[in-house]
Amino acid sequence: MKKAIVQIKDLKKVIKGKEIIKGLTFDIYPGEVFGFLGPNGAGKTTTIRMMVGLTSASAGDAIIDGNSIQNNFEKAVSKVGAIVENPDMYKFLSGYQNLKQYARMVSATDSRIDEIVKLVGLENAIHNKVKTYSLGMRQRLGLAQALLHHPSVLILDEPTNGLDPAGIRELRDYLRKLAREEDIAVIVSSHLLSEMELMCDRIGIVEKGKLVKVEDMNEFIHGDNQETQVTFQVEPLDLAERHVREQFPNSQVAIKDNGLVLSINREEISEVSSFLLHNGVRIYGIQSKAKSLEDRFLEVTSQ
Ligand SMILES: Nc1ncnc2c1ncn2[C@@H]1O[C@H](COP(=O)(O)OP(=O)(O)OP(=O)(O)O)[C@@H](O)[C@H]1O
Repeated sequence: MKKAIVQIKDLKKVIKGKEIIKGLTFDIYPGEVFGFLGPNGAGKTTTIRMMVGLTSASAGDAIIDGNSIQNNFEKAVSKVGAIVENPDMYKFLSGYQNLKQYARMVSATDSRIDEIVKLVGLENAIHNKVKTYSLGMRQRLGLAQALLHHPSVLILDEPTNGLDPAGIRELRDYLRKLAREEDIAVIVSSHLLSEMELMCDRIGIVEKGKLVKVEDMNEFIHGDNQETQVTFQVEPLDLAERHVREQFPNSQVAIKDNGLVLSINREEISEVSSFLLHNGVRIYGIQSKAKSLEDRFLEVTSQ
């Protein structure tokens, strides 16, 4: 196992006497895309703002590449590249001129600019004015800016906001490539769970300032529990529902789009079917659907 590049240790934030972040502890590793999820108001933005130095931590610590944000703040934050609020760009300058300005502040060389421009795929447009860029291209220019100083950790708050499906897909591919090729830890927070499912290797779920889960994405969604959602198209529906609730009191049962929906194991599909047939219910169709990140997210948070 690689050594953690970010160690969050019992991190807390109190705002106006109220504890907003109630002691988070988790690690993030180089080369992974880590999704930070949670319902509205859970504390994602506040946690990210502490990690990038936009607000101070009330207690606990975040160790970034060996440096504590409490004791060695400047050094810790110098290892972070972030797009938290919309990055400011000069629209009447070219993408290259914008990067050049920023490179001066972080002492990045021209060859680093060229390297990053290539990495984010802006070679053909880099000398055009930013005002001619699409939102997706601006997002990539923001990424390039955040990467100029060789950060070990890249943090993006809601990076897919405002992008169309093609733009979202493109960004997803770049972030995965970055994690893989530059061995950067990429931390993203987003409300779009279907996107996060495709983008992230691991996730941390926060709710009311506390950590609910930190887990490998696949394990979180599929885990040991191989239950799937199975929809039975049956008649009569009310009779089927009554029988199933009595016979399988521990299973989740719902009626959706005129079908009987059960959360059961693969093996139980034939058991339920034969039970229904023996109780005078006719079956017209059976569909099973693997759980999604959204299904699991709603199960573990109290939404
Ligand atoms: N400056 C502040 N003063 C008072 N309360 C604040 C302040 N900043 C954040 N909060 C509160 O802290 C909680 C967490 O907010 P935060 O923005 O971190 O949540 P979030 O998970 O990012 O939510 P969202 O998904 O809606 O962006 C919320 O209840 C919010 O009202």
